Amino acid sequence: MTLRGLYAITDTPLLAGGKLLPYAEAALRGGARLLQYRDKSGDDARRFDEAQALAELCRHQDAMLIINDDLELAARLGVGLHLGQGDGSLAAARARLGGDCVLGGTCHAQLELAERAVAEGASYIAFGRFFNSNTKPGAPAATVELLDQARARFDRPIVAIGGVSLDTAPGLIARGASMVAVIHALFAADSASEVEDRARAFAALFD
Ligand SMILES: Cc1ncc(COP(=O)(O)OP(=O)(O)O)c(N)n1
Ligand SMILES: Cc1ncsc1CCOP(=O)(O)O
Ligand SMILES: [Mg+2]
Repeated sequence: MTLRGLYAITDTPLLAGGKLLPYAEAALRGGARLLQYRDKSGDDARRFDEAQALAELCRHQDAMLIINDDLELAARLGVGLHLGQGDGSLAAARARLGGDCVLGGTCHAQLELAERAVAEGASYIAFGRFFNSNTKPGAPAATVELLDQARARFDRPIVAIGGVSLDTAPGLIARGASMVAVIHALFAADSASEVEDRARAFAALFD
């Protein structure tokens, strides 16, 4: 699968009250290519059920589900995985999940972290936050100049995350982001149809 386009990331508090599946489905209908299940609760049974339902949605829309933080859950479902610094070894995850699965790594604003992620088998490298983030305001800040450097140095797809909106995404794409990862500007919406419209607008930025 080509790793380019909108990368939608779920947020459990934001999608509480029965919004997770309809809003995720709307994002996929609008054109999200990757969908990350990001749930920080320790409720393993609910997490499995929700991730399984999201995997099914992704299959129908020819998109890819990525699990955040949790190698075991990704392995159980046979889907992709995103790991941050402190979430475990990318090399171990690659060995466990096999060569075909999509594996992503957080590199904050450091090319050295990307160097290591690539060496350990990451399918994509993620930088950010690039702008003020509603979801993770304390994440380390990155500058757009970093994208120029990353693009020159790595042949892996680059994900830009953090405060990405329809206003800020074009600049990131112009500087070399292959994907934009979005939570708030996609899912903080009043209806599923609004999410679909926003996803379609993000996806169109890659045409
Ligand atoms: C695509 C993508 N990029 C970065 C992150 C952040 O991962 P991490 O630093 O581990 O922080 P949490 O998301 O786990 O809070 C991500 N999830 N996805
Ligand atoms: C998980 C994460 N890592 C860096 S910023 C961020 C949150 C992105 O969410 P938003 O799109 O709402 O800024
Ligand atoms: Mg993490």
